[in-house]
Amino acid sequence: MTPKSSSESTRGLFVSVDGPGGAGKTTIVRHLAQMLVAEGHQVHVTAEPSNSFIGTLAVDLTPTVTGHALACLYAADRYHHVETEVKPLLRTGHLVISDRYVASGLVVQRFDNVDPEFLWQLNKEVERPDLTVILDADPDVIAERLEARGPHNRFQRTPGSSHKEIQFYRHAADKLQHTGFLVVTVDCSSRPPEQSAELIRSELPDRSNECGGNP
Ligand SMILES: Nc1ncnc2c1ncn2[C@@H]1O[C@H](COP(=O)(O)OP(=O)(O)O)[C@@H](O)[C@H]1O
Ligand SMILES: Cc1cn([C@H]2C[C@H](O)[C@@H](COP(=O)(O)OP(=O)(O)O)O2)c(=O)[nH]c1=O
Repeated sequence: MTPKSSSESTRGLFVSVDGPGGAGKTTIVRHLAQMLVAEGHQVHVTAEPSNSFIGTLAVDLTPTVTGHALACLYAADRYHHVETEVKPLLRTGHLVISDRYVASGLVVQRFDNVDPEFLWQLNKEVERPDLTVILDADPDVIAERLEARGPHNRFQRTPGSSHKEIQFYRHAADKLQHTGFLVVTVDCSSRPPEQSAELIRSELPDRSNECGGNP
């Protein structure tokens, strides 16, 4: 596929990576971005919660606010993140990779017993990524990794959280797939992070060749 000239209208590519705490999202996103930059693509790595005022507020309130209120806050951050950061970069032809996105919104607040259907209704209008990556793994492997790295939030301190979280992500992956998202599940129990990144690279829609690349 030939790259578009800069005068043509461009629309980049949006990839999200979600999965249980300690699965390797941040590590794999870093490898994926390095690989794509080396190929000559214009890559922008972002994350949720975003570093906007809403994202910072969500993080600050996570220890003390629960349930529906927190779900709304994370969803508000998501819609704002898309409008102010993701979409403008897609319009300039970037390949945008988000470390956590809608699947996290369908999963994490379930630890506060929020109904999955409520979470879906809250999140269903968000921009659909061109590829939604869900990291999956053996729960015991993830629990060990999480313990070695240390929990990042109160949800990860719940006993058996990795086992529950993996089930919630599998459910979220099915929901997203059934509603038309392009979902790829990557088992990262024994695969090194570089190989997980290569696998994701191989699943990117062909349009990735247009993100400033030199194929
Ligand atoms: N196969 C693997 N894939 C991804 N990360 C791994 C793997 N094996 C060990 N790790 C380690 O697991 C830890 C958690 O990774 P991190 O990227 O912080 O996870 P997350 O962002 O999903 O919470 C890191 O120390 C990382 O080096
Ligand atoms: C995107 C999102 C994040 N969160 C929370 C989970 C974490 O506390 C935090 C993200 O922290 P982060 O440091 O990314 O966790 P990890 O490295 O384990 O992936 O935001 C939600 O509760 N709901 C959401 O929708």
